[in-house]
Amino acid sequence: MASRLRLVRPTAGTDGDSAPNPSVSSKAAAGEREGEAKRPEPPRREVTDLGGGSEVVHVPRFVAQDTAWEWFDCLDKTIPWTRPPIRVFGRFADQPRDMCYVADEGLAVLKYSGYQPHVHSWDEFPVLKNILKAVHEALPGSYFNSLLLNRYKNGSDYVSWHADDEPLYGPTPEIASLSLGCERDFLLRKKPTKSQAASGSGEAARKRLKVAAPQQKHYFLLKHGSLLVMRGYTQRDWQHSLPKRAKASSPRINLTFRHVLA
Ligand SMILES: O=C(O)CCC(=O)C(=O)O
Ligand SMILES: [Fe+2]
Repeated sequence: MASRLRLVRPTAGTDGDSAPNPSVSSKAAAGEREGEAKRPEPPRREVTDLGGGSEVVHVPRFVAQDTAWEWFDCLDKTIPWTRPPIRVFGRFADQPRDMCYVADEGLAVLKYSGYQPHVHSWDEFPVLKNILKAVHEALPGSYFNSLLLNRYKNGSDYVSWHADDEPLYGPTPEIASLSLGCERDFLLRKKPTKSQAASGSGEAARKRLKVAAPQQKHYFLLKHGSLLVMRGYTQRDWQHSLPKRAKASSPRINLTFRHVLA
């Protein structure tokens, strides 16, 4: 299905795509024309209305490339990455990516796929405080108190179809996802309705479903330094995944900022 894309450009006649977030650019645009201060332009945002109160905001150039590489190198070296065993279809197997969890003290406990990650403090990783500040500034009104970090060593690491619909995030969580390093595909698909799920899971059932209701899908290319925000009912009504990609030969680090309800 074609995405219903709305391009939001802050200023007519400018190429927002070449203007990274000035608040996080290491080379802040110094441009001043004869005493007249040049207003920094916010980076281009693509808003995709998924329908039914779900929305995705994609900021392809959220942060300047050099700053994004500094963040990547620092996180790659300093984060205590682990690859825990998780439960998939009743069996335990290593999660197909490295992870780490950082959160405010005293929040409800995160548990997924039978695994409860150790909670690290923001104070252990000063760079994360800077990144969090930049994300908060880009998304006025947002408040993130926890962060799940993922590291994909190459294209054989992945995240399978899921929704971040744990009750601790509430019914309409905002999740902001920063991508650093190797670019990867990110897919969204509509969750099957109860009647679709009840019609079976075999090949014949899949073929029947395709005829009856082609599944809505959206695709995003998550580049180095980009930010993708899922909002509204996206976790209730949609699933997302980052599939294996043979051509992805270098590592990618992903930071998903979330708000755990009190
Ligand atoms: O790596 C990504 O872009 C997505 C990660 C994700 O969906 C998650 O951590 O829940
Ligand atoms: Fe997710």
